Amino acid sequence: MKDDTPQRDAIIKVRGLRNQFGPQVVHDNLDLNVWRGEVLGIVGGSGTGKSVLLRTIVGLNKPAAGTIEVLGTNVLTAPEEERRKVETRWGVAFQDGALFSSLTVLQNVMAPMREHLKLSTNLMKELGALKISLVGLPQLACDKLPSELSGGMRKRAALARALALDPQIVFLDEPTAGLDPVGAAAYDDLIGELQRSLGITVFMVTHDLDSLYAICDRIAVLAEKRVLVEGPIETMTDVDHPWVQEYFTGPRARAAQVKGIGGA
Ligand SMILES: Nc1ncnc2c1ncn2[C@@H]1O[C@H](COP(=O)(O)OP(=O)(O)OP(=O)(O)O)[C@@H](O)[C@H]1O
Repeated sequence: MKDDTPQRDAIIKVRGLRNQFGPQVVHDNLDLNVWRGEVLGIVGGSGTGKSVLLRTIVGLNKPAAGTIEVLGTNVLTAPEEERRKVETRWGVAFQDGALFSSLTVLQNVMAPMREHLKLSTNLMKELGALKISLVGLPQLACDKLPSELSGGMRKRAALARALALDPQIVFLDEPTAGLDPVGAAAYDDLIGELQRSLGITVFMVTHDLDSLYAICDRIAVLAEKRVLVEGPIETMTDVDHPWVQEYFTGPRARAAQVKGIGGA
């Protein structure tokens, strides 16, 4: 892929990525740029490898080929210490929250701090409580176990944990899946607000057209084992590809567009 906007700072650069599980090739020669400070929405049909892409960038899946640079570090070849350092500069919130079930919300948020920072427990508690209020959870949520929270609260708790180390990049896998429309819109507002106030870059896998219209600066479409196209959402209707056409010009897209314009 040609970088047609070289003046922008790519906080994540993926080149020639190949992911394969046995005979199944999921990604082949996939390229992607994520610009610093943007909210990038990753979309594509079911099974096109959106989650695998996220998992590969954060090191949970080892690709068959390719390079991945995050904040200037080649995360696939960097020495352990350098890799760990760059890992502290991103946070991940998985679809189901993936919180430690036997730890309270506050303990969950403190877990990355315990692993990477040398701070007193009291300070970590204070910082943890701050992150918990930052994502709009009440302080009484601090002492609850994940099983004692609603689905929407669990997603916010997972986001608080993702923000634990003041990351520059947040990866979100299907953040609004399973939320009712009001909860999903509130979550979108929160992400937009955090992105604006903290200047973080957001890499978001989603099926949620409302989220795409409400908060994404750009969209990357996965199809045919690669990033078929990337660009602002308004440009998607011009893409001559059956899935992209159906997705971005269907009735749900039209409804989401109207809402997005109304909410902007
Ligand atoms: N660890 C694994 N072992 C084998 N196959 C895998 C593994 N992880 C993912 N796959 C396969 O890779 C393909 C892409 O999976 P992925 O979860 O990334 O899709 P997706 O685009 O996120 O789909 P959806 O929108 O349905 O969540 C699927 O066919 C899946 O079965």
